[in-house]
Amino acid sequence: MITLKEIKVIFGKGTPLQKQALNGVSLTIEEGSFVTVIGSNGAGKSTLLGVLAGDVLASEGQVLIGHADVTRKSTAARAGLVARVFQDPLTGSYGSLSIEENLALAARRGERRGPVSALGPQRREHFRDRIAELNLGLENRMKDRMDLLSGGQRQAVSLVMATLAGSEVLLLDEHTAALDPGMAEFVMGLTQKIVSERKLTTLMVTHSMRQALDYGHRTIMLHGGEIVLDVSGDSRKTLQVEDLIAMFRKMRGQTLDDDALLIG
Ligand SMILES: Nc1ncnc2c1ncn2[C@@H]1O[C@H](COP(=O)(O)OP(=O)(O)OP(=O)(O)O)[C@@H](O)[C@H]1O
Repeated sequence: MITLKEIKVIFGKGTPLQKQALNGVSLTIEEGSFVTVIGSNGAGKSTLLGVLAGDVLASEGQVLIGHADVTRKSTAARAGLVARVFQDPLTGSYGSLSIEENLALAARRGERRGPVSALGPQRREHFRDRIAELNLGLENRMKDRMDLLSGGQRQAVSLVMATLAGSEVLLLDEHTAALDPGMAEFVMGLTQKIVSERKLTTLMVTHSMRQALDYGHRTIMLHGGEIVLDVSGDSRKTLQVEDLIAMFRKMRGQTLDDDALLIG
């Protein structure tokens, strides 16, 4: 379970560039729940994920993961609890290392750094089996460098990497935005499978209203650093993409010129 209590984040405090990115966000997310997060540019979505991952420390408020108060804990100290997949397929894995080496590093997330144990046949086979489940044929390319993979293949491997250390929380930061529609759909299907099989508590930021409604159990909309919509259950089932777009319009007080992007 994730609990955010009255989270405020102020960047550049006391400077002319001071910006309040989150303005008293309170949120409880049940264990195993999959929440989609939408909001216009600058609404605070990435900051919210940052507060959970630890790369943004809250100026005020409290962050709990399970029963652990992680409010002041660094990203490294939370690494065993929280896994993250980024929009850019090049972020989050090492291009110059092989698929296998990347998986070995991901499996050690959250452990105290010590001597790296050799990749024995058993671990190799375990990693190979996990990659074979993707059905992309990558199990025959375990020694290929990550930077030889396509963006979609790399995001698929990143999702497997995110599950190897047994983290309870998965943060997806527009992880399909840079992919072509076919690959985006594939990666979303994979996301759904991994999240439900492993019962991960998941937050997915997306600019696609379609994705926001089609996946997960609950949708929240941020605007100006505040939660302005929080829907789940039957009221979410009846919600249409057009309804969300109308809410965006209302929030922004202007006509959207990128409806196609939002619907996609
Ligand atoms: N490190 C930072 N220093 C200063 N201001 C920041 C920093 N990070 C974010 N901001 C500001 O905080 C606000 C919220 O940013 P955030 O990246 O969380 O928005 P977002 O909803 O993820 O937007 P987008 O959809 O454009 O990615 C924005 O005004 C942004 O410019």
